[in-house]
Amino acid sequence: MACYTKKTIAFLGAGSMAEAMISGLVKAGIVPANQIIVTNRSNQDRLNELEGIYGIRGVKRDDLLFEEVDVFILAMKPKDVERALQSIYDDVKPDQLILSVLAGISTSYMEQNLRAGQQVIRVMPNTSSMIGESATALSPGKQTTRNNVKLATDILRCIGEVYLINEEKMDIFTGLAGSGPAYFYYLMEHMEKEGQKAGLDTETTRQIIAQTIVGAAKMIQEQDETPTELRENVTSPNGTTAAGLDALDNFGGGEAISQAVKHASKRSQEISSQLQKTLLKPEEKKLKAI
Ligand SMILES: NC(=O)C1=CN([C@@H]2O[C@H](COP(=O)(O)OP(=O)(O)OC[C@H]3O[C@@H](n4cnc5c(N)ncnc54)[C@H](O)[C@@H]3O)[C@@H](O)[C@H]2O)C=CC1
Ligand SMILES: O=C(O)[C@@H]1CCC=N1
Repeated sequence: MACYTKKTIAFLGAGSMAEAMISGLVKAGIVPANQIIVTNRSNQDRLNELEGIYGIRGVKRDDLLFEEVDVFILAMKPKDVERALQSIYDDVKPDQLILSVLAGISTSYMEQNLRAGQQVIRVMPNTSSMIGESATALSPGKQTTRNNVKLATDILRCIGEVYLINEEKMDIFTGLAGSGPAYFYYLMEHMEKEGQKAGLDTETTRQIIAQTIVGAAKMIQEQDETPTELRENVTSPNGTTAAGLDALDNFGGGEAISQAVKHASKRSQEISSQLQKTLLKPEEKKLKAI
């Protein structure tokens, strides 16, 4: 797929997720780099750093020209979203598309905090966006046109695979894929320690483990077998793998993995419900404004 758009994209938030997406988009050559803008609350050094690495435009919040932007990508922490939405309320037009990558922030929360008719899409990427290998979910808001869903899909395809899902599945997607890379890094940290203890040097151990994970992932993508079948193919009776898997079972490895996904997903739900509680009703908003 050709990775190209004429649109101007502005990131509000300049942290690790924004950087991962910027890196992936720039590498894919989606737009001339100067059509990617990034802004944050106040850290000019960070904007300069991103400008230096990716050739994009780091712009102070007050200097952001809203009218030149086609697609905004919200990339602040969920706790900062209310203030962020307040700060763009007057400047953003309902037909300008807003993507949010924030965990737990629903499209209805964004719609209720922005002008009537605002086009919003909730997105859950992961940090493998950095190299164009994200698994990214997308759920459009009520007012969002098909054209804008297509636009968002086209942009997000430049940083990996895209899945259009019902918003009610966003929490589990977050537990699996948004947080997922961290589980594999955690696994790698533990495997790496054992390699080192046995006398392998760190770099070699790291590459061995990475290649093992890449190979296993590609087997799933390129062969028809299920994870269970593939696992069984590795496991000789009374062999080394059986010994390893027994230890995983005895130490609660399978259950620990299930719980990690469940807890991450539950946390995404909690963030949603906590914020929904603080949402002011329209009449309360008016009173606050007076
Ligand atoms: N890090 C990850 O792997 C993933 C993160 N996300 C979501 O991405 C969001 C950002 O996460 P990180 O990049 O890890 O956080 P971070 O803490 O590294 O970056 C947050 C950025 O937002 C900026 N910011 C805060 N308030 C702002 C405002 N009102 N206007 C403009 N910028 C503002 C901060 O200055 C900072 O640059 C979170 O909501 C998270 O749920 C989603 C998927 C994966
Ligand atoms: O830890 C978090 O809350 C974010 C969302 C998904 C991955 N990182």
